[in-house]
Amino acid sequence: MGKVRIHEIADELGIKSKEVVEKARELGLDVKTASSGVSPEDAQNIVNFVMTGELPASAAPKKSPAPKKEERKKDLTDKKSVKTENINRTSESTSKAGVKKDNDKVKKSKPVSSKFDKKSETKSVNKERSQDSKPKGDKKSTLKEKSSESSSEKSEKRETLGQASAKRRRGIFIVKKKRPKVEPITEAPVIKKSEIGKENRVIAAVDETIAAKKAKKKAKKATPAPSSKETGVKLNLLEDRDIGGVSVDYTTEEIVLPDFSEELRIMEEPKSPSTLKPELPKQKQPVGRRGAQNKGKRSVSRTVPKKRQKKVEKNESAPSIVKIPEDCRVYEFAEKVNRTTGEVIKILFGLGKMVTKNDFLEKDEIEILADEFGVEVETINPLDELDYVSIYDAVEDEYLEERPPVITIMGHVDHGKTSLLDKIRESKVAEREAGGITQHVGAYQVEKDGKKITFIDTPGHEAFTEMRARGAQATDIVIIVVAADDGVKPQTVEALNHAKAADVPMIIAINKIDKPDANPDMVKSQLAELGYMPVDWGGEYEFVEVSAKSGQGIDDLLETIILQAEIMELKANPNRRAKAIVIESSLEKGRGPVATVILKNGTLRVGDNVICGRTFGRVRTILNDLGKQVKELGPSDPGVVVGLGEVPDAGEIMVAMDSDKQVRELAQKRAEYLRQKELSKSTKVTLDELGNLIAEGKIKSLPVIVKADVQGSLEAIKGSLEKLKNEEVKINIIHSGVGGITESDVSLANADENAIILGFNVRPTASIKQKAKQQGVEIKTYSIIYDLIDDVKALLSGLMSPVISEEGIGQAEVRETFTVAKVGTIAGCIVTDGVIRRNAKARLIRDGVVIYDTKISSLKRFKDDVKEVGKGYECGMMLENFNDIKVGDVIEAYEEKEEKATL
Ligand SMILES: Nc1nc2c(ncn2[C@@H]2O[C@H](COP(=O)(O)OP(=O)(O)OP(=O)(O)O)[C@@H](O)[C@H]2O)c(=O)[nH]1
Repeated sequence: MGKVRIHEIADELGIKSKEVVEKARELGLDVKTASSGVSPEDAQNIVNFVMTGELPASAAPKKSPAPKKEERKKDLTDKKSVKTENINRTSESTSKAGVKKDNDKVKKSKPVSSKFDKKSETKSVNKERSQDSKPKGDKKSTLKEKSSESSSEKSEKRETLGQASAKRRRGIFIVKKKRPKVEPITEAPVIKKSEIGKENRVIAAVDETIAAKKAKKKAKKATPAPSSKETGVKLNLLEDRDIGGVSVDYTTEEIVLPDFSEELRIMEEPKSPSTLKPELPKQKQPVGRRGAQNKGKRSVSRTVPKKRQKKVEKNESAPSIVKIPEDCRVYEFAEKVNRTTGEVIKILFGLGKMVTKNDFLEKDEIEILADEFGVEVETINPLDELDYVSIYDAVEDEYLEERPPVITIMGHVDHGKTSLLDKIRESKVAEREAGGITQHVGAYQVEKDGKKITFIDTPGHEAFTEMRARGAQATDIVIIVVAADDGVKPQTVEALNHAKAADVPMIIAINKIDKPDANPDMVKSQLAELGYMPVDWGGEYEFVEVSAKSGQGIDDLLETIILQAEIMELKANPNRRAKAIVIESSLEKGRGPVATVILKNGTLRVGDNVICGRTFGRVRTILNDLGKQVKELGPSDPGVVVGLGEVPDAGEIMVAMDSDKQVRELAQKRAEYLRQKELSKSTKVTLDELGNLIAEGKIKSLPVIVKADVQGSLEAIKGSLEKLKNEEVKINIIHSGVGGITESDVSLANADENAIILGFNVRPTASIKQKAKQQGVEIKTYSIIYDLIDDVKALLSGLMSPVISEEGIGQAEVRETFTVAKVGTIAGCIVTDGVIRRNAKARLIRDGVVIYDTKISSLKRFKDDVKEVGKGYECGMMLENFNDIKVGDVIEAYEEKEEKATL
């Protein structure tokens, strides 16, 4: 029996391949991508699982029995309500969009994946260990209980997903488009990770792919014979299953909506699956792979409109299964499916996507297009082939040794993070900081009882949220610092949330206990209220009382860290090439790009060839945390690496490889790929967005260029700026980078009207200042993040539409009315308050209710036209387009004022 591919199952189920991959993994199947194959039995199990949420082991029969008649009826009655809603949808694109939206909804409501569950289970083991480090006997049973609990939770979640999936499939009768009969073409060989195994094969893989691409281009016109493997088995996984009225007909162009009354009749006279199945008229062929099995009988339907027939003929040579990179460009897609770029763009336009031929397509778009063109598409991630981290991770470590824990200190501003770390390593970092705030992530190592501990000092200001999140990622244990005299603050909660989200064990350090007003119990109770119960109160969190000033409790804290680390059994293999995480990077005078890293595995040596994201280099110098040159770094060691070609992004993984050629080629390919992708994204505008812009009259955004001294600050500023927006105005970061303000930055700003340059801890040189002045480009520099953000806020406020406020200027009471033929009603009034002005806006109020909103068209004193009449005077008034004025009405005059809006 042949294998069934994941994307084929996804196709049958009408969900995304990714979801099927997830489900398959939950079932314990070894599938990696949409192209992975499973046995037909497993395929059936996956379908059952997705549809019903039932695990195959318990649901031993391979085909789940059809639901009982009554159940079906009930289902259908429920569905009827959905029908009314759906019935209005007539256009194909609308229906598609609808289906897509539904997909999104299901995606959103999807329960946490089992992978995550597993992760949290394992982590909970660690936590569990840390909590009751005393009664070890109970641990196992508690864990068992926990895992059984979570597995029952999981099955509940699965059910929900199953139901959701089933629901989504119900209620819509889809009649897909007629597909042209198409021939498959030779596929580009895909490099499987398992085949590669070692990092030194990466380049080979990349080269092969490129060679294959070229070969494919050549082969394209030749249209080679179809491969029997691909045209093989048709999936009939759903043929005997009630999917609530979803029936697929590939022969016509319409989308028909559900007719449940018809369905009910069918239910009353149950048919065997085989009699239900031939809803596809015999003469009409399903397309692509579906059609391939009935190749001999192929014919074009006569009912297909003429225009369509032409299209079918035209696409005789279209491939049936096309392997397409996840981020394929419009023209590349068109080439691959033998269409013109115009056709592709037209379809996307119809879906509300404005793209150019060079734009990359999203995975969803590829799926929709494939559907439209009647081709089976398998998306592959080109970065998989360039993913040096996965290739590194694929090699199993055999000789693992204990490694030091990596600790991140988090907490509210001024609660003493830097002082604490300082005390621990007996240096004075805090004194060197601008504005008293820690702005860079540093990493240091200390030794306690012969055991090393690595610390990452993550700053506490709100603007560093991103950096902190990253810190947590590189971290084994988080220390949350809370000042005993200040208690829990917003950033304490944020820090707790970050640590929790990263599933990292936490230790709470109650700092400043030397202070007279220190109240550790207050901190404990505040945290207990938030769900972080101290161990000595019967909870699971270690609280240690410390003073960064006197040093009290520091030993306790270090011991607690070491204990926690021991429980976690942190291990690494020092006998292989290095893998490290970049926690900070910058451009230094005389040194070039430098990266502060923490080794995750292996040993990094001077002379190693390393790749790091899109940059690479040969390690020229390694400095340890004390700034001393060292020859190598081992697992969990922090250090500064000099020798990279460019400043890497913080959070990027650095991996050492065998040769300079390897890292160079790989990095260049990655850089080119990512650059193209970025370029493409910046040009993408959806029709919706365009509509909004048109409605507003003009595009309102503040273009900025951000330059900062280090990557961490840059990320923090970018993060904060992106948050500064409302419906009207937004920040458009047209360029950002680490390093000084350059001439090209000024030119770039000059090219864009209103663009400004924001510099953080960087200053322009005199010549650049002059150039900026000549071109009218504003450069603003800062050394405190708050100031930068505040200034930008003010700028944005100036750009926003003014707020229109109303100000009443006067009121008059109607005492008499005169109706003049061909003129209208004149109101004889007395001004009771303020003034009444001619042409002022006015509303007529009767019994306290606004009857009409208009303006004063005529204002007279006796027979003369006047501009305004003051309080206590009589006047004659006419209202524009309103004559139904009655004695006793009140006319209120007002003015509208424009005010600058603020964020
Ligand atoms: N009395 C007393 N003062 C402390 C203690 N720890 C820190 N401080 C003081 O609290 C202030 C803030 O300390 P920092 O270490 O800069 O705090 P931080 O949390 O690193 O602050 P940011 O870097 O701004 O986020 C400094 O004036 C310290 O001297 C302590 O244990 N006792």
